[in-house]
Amino acid sequence: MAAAEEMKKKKKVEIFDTEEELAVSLARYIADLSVDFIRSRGSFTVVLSGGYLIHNLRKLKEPPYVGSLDWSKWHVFWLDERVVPKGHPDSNYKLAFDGFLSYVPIPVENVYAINDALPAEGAAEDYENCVRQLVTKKVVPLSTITGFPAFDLMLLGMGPDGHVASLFPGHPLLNENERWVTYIKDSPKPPPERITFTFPVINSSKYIAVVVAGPGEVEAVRKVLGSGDGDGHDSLPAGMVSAEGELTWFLDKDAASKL
Ligand SMILES: O=C1O[C@H](COP(=O)(O)O)[C@@H](O)[C@H](O)[C@H]1O
Repeated sequence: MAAAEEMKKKKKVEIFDTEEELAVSLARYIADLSVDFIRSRGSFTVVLSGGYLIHNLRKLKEPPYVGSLDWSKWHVFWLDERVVPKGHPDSNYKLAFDGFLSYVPIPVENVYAINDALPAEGAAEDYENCVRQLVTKKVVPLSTITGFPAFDLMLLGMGPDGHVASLFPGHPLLNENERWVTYIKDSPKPPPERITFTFPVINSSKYIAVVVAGPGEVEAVRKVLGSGDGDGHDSLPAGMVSAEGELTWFLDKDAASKL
């Protein structure tokens, strides 16, 4: 099968009438993957974004999931992080902790936050080393296709400019193809200093959910997922996302209104 067709087969777009329905379906999707991976491999590696994504995980904090998922087998990572102290309002760790992690019994030693005592370059290197150690311990497998780490599930948000993680339109970091984790000091969205997983790692994931709700990203959604007007697709970072297993876009009606 040609590469483009193979890609289409692995991409799904789900559109929900309301953001509430999106959140319900997203929780079921994550819960099903958690059960499957824990049954087959004994653990579940999940990569969180910052931003609005965390709000859309809210159903996992409620029954039936909060009491039934085997949270002890979860390993949690950050797709990108701002280089600020963990208690800072801009910290993606703080956002995830306050909005999700503090409600579910994931062992603290399975939550891999960045080292906030280091500057951007050192923090990226340190985070990459952390993932390398987990590869050695077989917590994170390597993709047999790319040789990059293959996380079970990455949960992505998307900004109005089409950025994902801390990978922004037109930035040279979009072309990084060796490092697992890199850093940026000139992020167009504040704060300027961040670390981020690179595209080879993102695209080696087994499953990716890109979650977008509300009207703010409607143009970027149209450019990445709309058909035929030739101005989008893989020119935006979100359009460069693919998964080794399956990529699913979770959209509400507002976000999908120009499709
Ligand atoms: O800066 C960031 O932005 C993106 C998108 O955020 P959203 O609030 O528009 O959903 C987020 O996914 C990323 O993790 C974050 O650092």
